[in-house]
Amino acid sequence: MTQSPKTPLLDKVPYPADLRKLDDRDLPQLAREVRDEMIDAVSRTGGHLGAGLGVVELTIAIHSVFNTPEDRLIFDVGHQCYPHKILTGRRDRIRTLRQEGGLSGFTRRAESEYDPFGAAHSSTSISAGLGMAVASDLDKTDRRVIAVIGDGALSAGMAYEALNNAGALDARLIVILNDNDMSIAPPTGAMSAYLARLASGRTYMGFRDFGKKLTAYLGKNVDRAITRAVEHARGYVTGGTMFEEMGFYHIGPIDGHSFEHLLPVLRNVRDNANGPVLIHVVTQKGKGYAPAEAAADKYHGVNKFDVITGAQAKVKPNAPSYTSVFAEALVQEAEHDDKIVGITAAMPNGTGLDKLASVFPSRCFDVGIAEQHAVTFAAGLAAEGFKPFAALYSTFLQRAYDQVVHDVAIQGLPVRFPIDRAGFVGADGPTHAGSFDTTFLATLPGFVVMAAADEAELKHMVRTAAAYDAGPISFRYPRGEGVGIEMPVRGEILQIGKGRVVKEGAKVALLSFGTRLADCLLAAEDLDAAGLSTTVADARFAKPLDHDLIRQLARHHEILITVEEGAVGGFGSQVMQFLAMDGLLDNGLKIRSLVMPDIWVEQAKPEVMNAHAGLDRAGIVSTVFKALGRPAAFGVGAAG
Ligand SMILES: Cc1ncc(C[n+]2csc(CCOP(=O)(O)OP(=O)(O)O)c2C)c(N)n1
Ligand SMILES: CC(=O)[C@@H](O)[C@H](O)COP(=O)(O)O
Ligand SMILES: [Mg+2]
Repeated sequence: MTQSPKTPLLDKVPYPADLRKLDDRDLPQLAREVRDEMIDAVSRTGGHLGAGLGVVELTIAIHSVFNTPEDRLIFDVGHQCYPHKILTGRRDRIRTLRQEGGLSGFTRRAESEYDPFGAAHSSTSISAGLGMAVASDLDKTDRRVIAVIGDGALSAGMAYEALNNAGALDARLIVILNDNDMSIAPPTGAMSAYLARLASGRTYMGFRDFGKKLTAYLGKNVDRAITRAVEHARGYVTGGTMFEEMGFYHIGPIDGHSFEHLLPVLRNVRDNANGPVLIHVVTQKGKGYAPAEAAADKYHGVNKFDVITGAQAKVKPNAPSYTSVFAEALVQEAEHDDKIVGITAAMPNGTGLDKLASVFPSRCFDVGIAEQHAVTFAAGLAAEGFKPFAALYSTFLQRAYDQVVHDVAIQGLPVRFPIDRAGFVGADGPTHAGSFDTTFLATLPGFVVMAAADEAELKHMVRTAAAYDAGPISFRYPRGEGVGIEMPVRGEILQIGKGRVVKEGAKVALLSFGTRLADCLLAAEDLDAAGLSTTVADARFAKPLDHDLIRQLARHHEILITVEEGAVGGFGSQVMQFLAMDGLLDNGLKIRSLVMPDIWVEQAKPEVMNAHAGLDRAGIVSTVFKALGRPAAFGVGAAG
């Protein structure tokens, strides 16, 4: 499909209010057109495809039955929200998805009144929805709140905290479980097995007898106490579902692609539910697009692709990805040490631990979307003498911070934290940027905090972490490919707390933590050419800091600049604090700290994609000239 698809019906329904005027019999055609539009758009932008394809009918049915945006619709994770965006006044911008100034790839409050809650990290929808449902009750409105959560997202503890509270509050909350039996990878855990039994064991209710059953339960004139007693008794006889035991009325499973199932159920719930309801819909991830349906990952996340063949644009890497370097190095170390085990939270492919699992299946654990559990599970393994590598994306590690502090750091347990997607991540935007890990780890007593400057350094850090048993240790590395540096056969064990000088100079010192080292070396060329002899050093450690190296740089240079892909409070702050405490600021040393700009932590601002936003060659050079009070015009070719 080279030109935009023909969508005569979709053209007439830019907003849900228009959609609600359609006859039910028009909805299957609308679904076909929404699918075509989404496939065409994502083929041009890349992004998340499979999940959205699986909820086209569900999204249409919800907007058809409920009075959105007055009724609140929350999508969990939000990666499946493209049909929702197409149907809520954003179709004209859908081809700006995940680009600077364009639509977010997830739901976002700042973007639309139809996005009552921002997402991107999973398993938040029921909690947020419950908050809104209680608000609606307190405000005495008859507003409905619908939370759509996937089976993968239901593996996170936060979802149970919310279900537990919702059942107790007897809140008017509608949870729609979108069960496609997929996470990013096939789902793991007992919950997914349970859902599979529910989806297979309980035959799809014919909506007729279901309608009778539902009205009997939900009918306004029926005393809920009696009904609940009856239901409870039925539960003893036929075994209520887990959700019913938690106080929800559990409806389903129903076919999430059938308007004959969806519409009467949603209308009945809309008109009669006065307590928490969970509607279990069964869908297919990638539905309606053969290449996605056939793919193992159901085209969860795709590059730009050819609509006809489904072939994705090959992004030809110049160097191995950091993820693959980590994975291969970990397998190599695991071959030398059978105490090494790997743990992922539903991201086996994204973290590269699928490689460890293929070689050592009994030593690799996918715990589901459960980062908090992953960290404390690793702590338990470490307590018994194993060497757990809990591989988590920086942004998702945020969810497990108390487990890092309370279960790992305070106990000094030697858990290893490979932190992938550290720093800028590009199109996923601020919700996925690895901004804070250095800040929240380098403040912890006893933690060793490293950052790889390139892929060779990453290999050294895997070896170093494997050998380090004195306490917790982390090493961060970015999304994407390395710099193509020559690789050692095996990593070396680094001396803990020691950095390295990579280039000697005399006036300006650039102290890099992580992969900005390459840009520091390029900036040094420009600065040398401008007569500003520049030293470049790789800190390697944010904790423990290399005090000797910092003293040497502070005493023998006029300017010291720290550079990192992280937020304020990280490496640069650690260095500043040391300089101040050591009295090294007294001799007029000019200090600058280059960090990720706040844009990455303020969801309200348009997302700046794929930019290093001042942490590049040009940004470093201009920072030096500003510090010297020299106008940039004197700057040499500071092109990136
Ligand atoms: C806290 C957190 N951990 C991991 C992820 C990465 N992630 C995004 S979508 C996804 C799978 C979600 O599965 P499910 O909820 O079933 O949705 P589906 O893609 O099947 O529609 C994961 C693990 C995330 N967004 N948030
Ligand atoms: C929606 C979600 O959270 C994941 O799909 C994430 O977008 C994956 O990120 P990477 O593409 O960096 O693996
Ligand atoms: Mg799923």
